[in-house]
Amino acid sequence: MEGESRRIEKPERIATYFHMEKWTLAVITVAGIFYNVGMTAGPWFEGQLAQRLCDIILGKKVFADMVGLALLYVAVILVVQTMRYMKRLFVRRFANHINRDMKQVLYRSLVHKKKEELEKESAGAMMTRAISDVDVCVEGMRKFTTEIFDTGVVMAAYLVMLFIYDWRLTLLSMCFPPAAYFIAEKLKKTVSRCAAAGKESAGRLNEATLDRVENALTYRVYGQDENRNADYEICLADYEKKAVSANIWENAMQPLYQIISMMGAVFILWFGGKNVLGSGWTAWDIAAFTTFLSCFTKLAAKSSKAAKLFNSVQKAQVSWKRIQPFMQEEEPEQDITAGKPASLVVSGLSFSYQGGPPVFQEVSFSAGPGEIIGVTGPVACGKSTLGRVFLQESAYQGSIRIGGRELAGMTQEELSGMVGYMGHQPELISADIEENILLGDEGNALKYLRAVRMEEETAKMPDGIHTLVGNGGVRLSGGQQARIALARTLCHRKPVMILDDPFSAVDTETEKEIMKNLRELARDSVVLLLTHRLALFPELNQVLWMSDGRVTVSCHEELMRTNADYADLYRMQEKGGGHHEA
Ligand SMILES: Nc1ncnc2c1ncn2[C@@H]1O[C@H](COP(=O)(O)OP(=O)(O)OP(=O)(O)O)[C@@H](O)[C@H]1O
Repeated sequence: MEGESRRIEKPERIATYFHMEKWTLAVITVAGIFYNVGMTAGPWFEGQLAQRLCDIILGKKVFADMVGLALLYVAVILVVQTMRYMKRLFVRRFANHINRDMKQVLYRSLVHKKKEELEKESAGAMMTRAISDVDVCVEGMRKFTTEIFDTGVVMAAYLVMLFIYDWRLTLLSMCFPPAAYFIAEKLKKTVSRCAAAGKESAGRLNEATLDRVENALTYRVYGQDENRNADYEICLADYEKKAVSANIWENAMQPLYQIISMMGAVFILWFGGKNVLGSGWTAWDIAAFTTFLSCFTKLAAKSSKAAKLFNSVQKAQVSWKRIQPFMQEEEPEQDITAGKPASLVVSGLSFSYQGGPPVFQEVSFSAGPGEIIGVTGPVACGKSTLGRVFLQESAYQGSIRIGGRELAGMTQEELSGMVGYMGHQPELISADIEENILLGDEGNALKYLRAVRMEEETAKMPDGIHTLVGNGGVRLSGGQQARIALARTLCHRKPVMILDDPFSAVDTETEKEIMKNLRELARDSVVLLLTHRLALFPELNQVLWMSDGRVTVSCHEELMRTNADYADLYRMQEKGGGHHEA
């Protein structure tokens, strides 16, 4: 089915893609052979028409004979061109399917890469390169498939015809196209080197453009505009130079190959003329001469195309080599909708970043579905780290069990069915509000917008829920972005939900209302609320106070009595009516 995502066995082999399109290739083969063998009809008819014209001038034939022949010529050409249309249609279809399949494999492989890996390899440049590499690679495959027939089969047919007319003259005149091949072959390395350099430079320019757009405000505020512009100009100049050079090598050589290939025509005029005059190797009439010359020019033109084909196949190989490491199918994602409500048991949990001191040690607590646990403490006490431990980005010591199963033993798919996460960054996708909430699932996005108190604001937007948020949510305020991210987390509920500072950009009143809705929507989940804002802590089931690597597990009332830092912080916020950090 068009647009359907299919899993591919051995996606790292180019032959796989040809094999998957075998039926399309079968149609291309039949249409290609008919079309290209049929192409020899052109020169033959041209020769016959020239001969007939001669005969009419000499009075041997009448005009009606010419009309009959011309009509037959038109009919044959019509059939041949229909075959051509069929072949082109199916070649395009073949290329579209492969392009879609390759990009899907690439996408599936890249989304499974760890965030740090993508950052290390510079995600922007890598994605740009990989996607344009797929395009180049498929274009090479398309040209290869087309030219096998349009060049290979047709050249063989023309060659057979030339040999039938005069094999000696054929050998003589056909010395030149191989010379064109030879030159093209010699230049292959230069063409691919320039193409690779052009692509690398395009990647760098893309990265610089992205950086310029994303950090424009920072550069302006810190007076770095001039510096950045100068750096950008360097990237631009480099790209211009390399793109021009890649283009010249790729396109400017074509006429040269053509001239070299055509040089055999001089021999045909001389020795072919002798054949017509009766003093050559074979006896020819006007029709034979015209057919031979026409066949030769077509063959020479085709052979220079074959030289170009080498270049595009070469370019495709360079691109394929680059994307091949990414062409791996990940294990199919199981359809894990939110797991069943489950209890959370954390015991003796400790964590330290590589080579660093422990961020927290020996944390133990447990909670059942419907419980909301507040996690707070002084600045940089490790709240976000505790939340991210649930994403298993790095190994932890101790135990985290959800529904009796240890988190560390879960596959990535099982983990995403068990833990929902809303981080500091809203990470909105470049789509509309509804898509950002549903992420391709069915559902009523409005319900969640209402839950995060954004329904009215959305209704006032130009396209309502279908308003595009722009790349990374740039068309929305920070608070709106955060609430959409929260709506998305609530829409995709999981047995354990980690919410890192979800109310940072809303006022206390709105916070209260969202909290009420959160309680209702997440009644089957254990929610970890990581925040500096303590206004709602009295109504939470438990509170974790993190300070200096130690974690106190308690509740609001108890902490108010026993922990002076917590009590001071809470009272200060209560007095201020807002939030103050410790
Ligand atoms: N990727 C990392 N690698 C090494 N150390 C890190 C990393 N991320 C955070 N830290 C350190 O871990 C400690 C806890 O940071 P974390 O962000 O978890 O605190 P937080 O309480 O969420 O901060 P905030 O008060 O700003 O919300 C800090 O000392 C921080 O420097």
